[in-house]
Amino acid sequence: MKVAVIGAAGGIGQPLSLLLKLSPLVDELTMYDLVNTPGIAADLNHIDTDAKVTGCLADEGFEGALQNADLVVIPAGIPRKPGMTRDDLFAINGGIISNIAENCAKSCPKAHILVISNPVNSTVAIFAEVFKKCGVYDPRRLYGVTTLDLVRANSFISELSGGKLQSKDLNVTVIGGHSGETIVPIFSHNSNSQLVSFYESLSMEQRDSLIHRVQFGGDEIVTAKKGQGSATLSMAYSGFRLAESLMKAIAGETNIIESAYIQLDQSIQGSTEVKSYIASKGLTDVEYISLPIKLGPRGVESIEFDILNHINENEEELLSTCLEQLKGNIAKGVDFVKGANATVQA
Ligand SMILES: NC(=O)C1=CN([C@@H]2O[C@H](COP(=O)(O)OP(=O)(O)OC[C@H]3O[C@@H](n4cnc5c(N)ncnc54)[C@H](O)[C@@H]3O)[C@@H](O)[C@H]2O)C=CC1
Ligand SMILES: O=C([O-])CC(=O)C(=O)O
Repeated sequence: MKVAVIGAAGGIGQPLSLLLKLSPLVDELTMYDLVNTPGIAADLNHIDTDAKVTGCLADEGFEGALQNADLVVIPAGIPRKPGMTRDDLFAINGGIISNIAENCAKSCPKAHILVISNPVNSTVAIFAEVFKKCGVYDPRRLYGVTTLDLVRANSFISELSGGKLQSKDLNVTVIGGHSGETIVPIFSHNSNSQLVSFYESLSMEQRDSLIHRVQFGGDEIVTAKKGQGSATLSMAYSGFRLAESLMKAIAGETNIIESAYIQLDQSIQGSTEVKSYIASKGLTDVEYISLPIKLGPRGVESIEFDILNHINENEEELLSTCLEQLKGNIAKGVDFVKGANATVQA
């Protein structure tokens, strides 16, 4: 298994690369960035695990980093500062993602691509559009990483319960997108009945504040870091969680369910049902959404959409707001590439 991390010298890239170096599932790890990767790779290679780490710099080109990669994880780009929204990162990170996508299309068109760079609601659409132009797009292998939202939901409800609910027993479903009101945690339905009873025991104010904390958890970190970036360690943990599950699925392990922001393409089982649900809310053109997905050797096998049949009235309202916003975020990503025909070589 060869994994390439693009943006590997950054706040997320370094701890994510450390976790990948520790994984017995990884044979080869390439770290690509504009700066510093040879030194960081040399450092990681002193760890006595078998993955071989290589550091690549931008002036050498992408080819060595990307060729034969099975997985490409992308935390390249700028993070937020206090007062910024994720969408404020669009112009800079959109260009970075589009360039990385062009290079992936040339060097590793069959790799599974995990996009971390914000705004995820739009950068995934940008990546997909570039791949479509290059004629190499397979929606089953493109994932926007939204795992941090459910990791936060688990942590925050555990904290609120005073430890009565232990994080290790929790797997809250979070659907929608990855910014503010597009993040929709579903606490009212879960296989863990203790979690649901605890949630039901909360007052309306407590429920609203818990949901708000999950939706705006990223801001907590941006504020706490006082201009020095956004979540990095919790993100590296979350990105590794999705990457590890995917590597297990590629290796043939079955029944692996994670959540990710994916395209509702007909090649993915369950897409039609989700589209019908969205249409029933009077919306069209919401082509991407984060939902629980079943992973297999070829990537996304099916969408576990049953959760949509169990959400309560309040969650339905939150989801309607989310879908309205997602529609705009997606269109912005698609337009970014469609308006830049000349720069993308098929
Ligand atoms: N999906 C999610 O849940 C989350 C996403 N993020 C996003 O991840 C991104 C990275 O965040 P951090 O690691 O904290 O930022 P950072 O600034 O610490 O690291 C970014 C790295 O990307 C590199 N880079 C910039 N342009 C590049 C290019 N064209 N090719 C290769 N590398 C390039 C930089 O040199 C830097 O090392 C941000 O956009 C941030 O908003 C952050 C947290 C959670
Ligand atoms: O808030 C940010 O900008 C980084 C991020 O996506 C998160 O922490 O969820």
